[in-house]
Amino acid sequence: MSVRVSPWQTLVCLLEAVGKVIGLLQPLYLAWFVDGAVRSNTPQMVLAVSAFTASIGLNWILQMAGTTARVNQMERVGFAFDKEIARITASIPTLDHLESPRYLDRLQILRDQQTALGGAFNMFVNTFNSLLTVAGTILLALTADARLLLLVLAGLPTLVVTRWISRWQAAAEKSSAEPGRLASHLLALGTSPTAGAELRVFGIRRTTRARLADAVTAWRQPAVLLAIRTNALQGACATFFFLTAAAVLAWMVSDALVRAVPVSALVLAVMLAGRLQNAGQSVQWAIASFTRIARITGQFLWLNDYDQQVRAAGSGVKAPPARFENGILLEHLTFSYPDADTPAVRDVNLHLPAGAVVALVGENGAGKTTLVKLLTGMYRPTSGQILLDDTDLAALDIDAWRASTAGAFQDHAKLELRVQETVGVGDLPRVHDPAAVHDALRGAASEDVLQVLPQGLDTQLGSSWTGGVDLSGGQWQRLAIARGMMRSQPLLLVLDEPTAALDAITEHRLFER
Ligand SMILES: Nc1ncnc2c1ncn2[C@@H]1O[C@H](COP(=O)(O)OP(=O)(O)OP(=O)(O)O)[C@@H](O)[C@H]1O
Repeated sequence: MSVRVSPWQTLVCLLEAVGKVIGLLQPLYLAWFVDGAVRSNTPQMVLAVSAFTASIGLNWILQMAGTTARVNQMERVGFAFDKEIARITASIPTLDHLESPRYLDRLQILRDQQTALGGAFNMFVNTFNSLLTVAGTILLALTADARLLLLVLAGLPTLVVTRWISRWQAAAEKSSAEPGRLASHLLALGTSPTAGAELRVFGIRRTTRARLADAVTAWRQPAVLLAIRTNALQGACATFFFLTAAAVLAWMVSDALVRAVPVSALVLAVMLAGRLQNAGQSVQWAIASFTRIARITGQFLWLNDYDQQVRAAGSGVKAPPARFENGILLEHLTFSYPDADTPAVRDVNLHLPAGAVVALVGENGAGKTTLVKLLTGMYRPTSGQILLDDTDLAALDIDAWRASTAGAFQDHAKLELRVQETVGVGDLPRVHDPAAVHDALRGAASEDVLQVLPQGLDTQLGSSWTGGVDLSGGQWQRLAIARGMMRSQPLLLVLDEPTAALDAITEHRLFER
């Protein structure tokens, strides 16, 4: 993704690694300097100081260029991933995934970690730099004094615990997902004016607040516990390393006192001991980063795969008929919601004749809305089929089929736009055509809604916007019905409880039309 976003910037990021390699040699220059001082070799001292100073300068320039490019790249890559996730989530052609807790939990994890995807390239460059530094430091240490190998070994427990920490991290992300969603839901509930009335009338504000607090605690607690356990373990590893380093250096100092080890080697060893500790932390950090990147990238790829699977499952390419000859036939149609024990629609056989108006009557929960969603391709049948004339709905290009349908839905959207657009989006090519919107309002027996709107079709809807007005539940529903009337000749027009919020006179007028 980084290369796709900006190949040049990606290349500049790698300059930092070159700077790291140059910086690696600094302890060596210092040891040369000390060696020159001990042997009163002025040219060697001057050369060592010059090399040291040049390496600091070069290292600084390369690191500055690399870091600046990396920070820019992090934002751009993060933004590219955000866009991609939004595109995939919004373009999955069916709706059933939005009702599956498993899907929603995974999406929550992805959202919680979304910024890390942008940082993935940053982590990758850091990891590369760290590993380079570690390899160089170990090489230098081994050539300086074999006893420094003990310090390398003392860093190994740090690597072992990193695997445990990564496993705990994955578990923490998983257990935070559902409480995280609950916290978002309760927060939205507590801050929406619609729910606000009920919270106040029923006196459940305090209870809701307490539940929100509980949900936030359950959401954040795994991360806090993880931080405590991680810090404790890392602290223990750092202490072990420190004690080993102290013992090795004491051993070398005692050798230096009897001149068994040159002072320059001791200086080099002291510097490398510090660097080895950083190296241990860097490797730990690199492993943790890689595991995290792999986990988050796995979630992203899962979302991508999910989208592909849904598309492949209903990847019909046929165009819908220009007009129906026979109509729509439901054959042994059964549908179960994700994770539901019993089907919402079971073995339905029904003929909807071409040109007919069919009213479906049934008690609450009978499956009417589910049937509407199946007919518009929002869900795919669990078994059975929907035949449009003789063509299975699954074989049709779903977008083309939806473009041939129209409807007003029971849970209609309150689109807070200008009235022209709120209704006009029912037929996108004519969204800015006032005559088409007036026709649709007439078809829905809803022209009189305009009379209460100060700027007619130009009125902004939604009281939370400057100059916006709010509507009654019935008025919102009438605009939703008008939206459903925008397409002049749909193959299928579904009206799901279109008059639920309408007064008796308006309901009568609508059915008359
Ligand atoms: N998202 C969902 N997840 C699981 N079950 C659902 C979901 N939506 C509806 N159901 C169940 O499916 C069944 C049919 O619901 P549906 O909304 O289709 O009924 P309906 O006939 O439209 O009811 P109503 O007249 O009350 O609007 C009900 O038992 C309901 O509990």
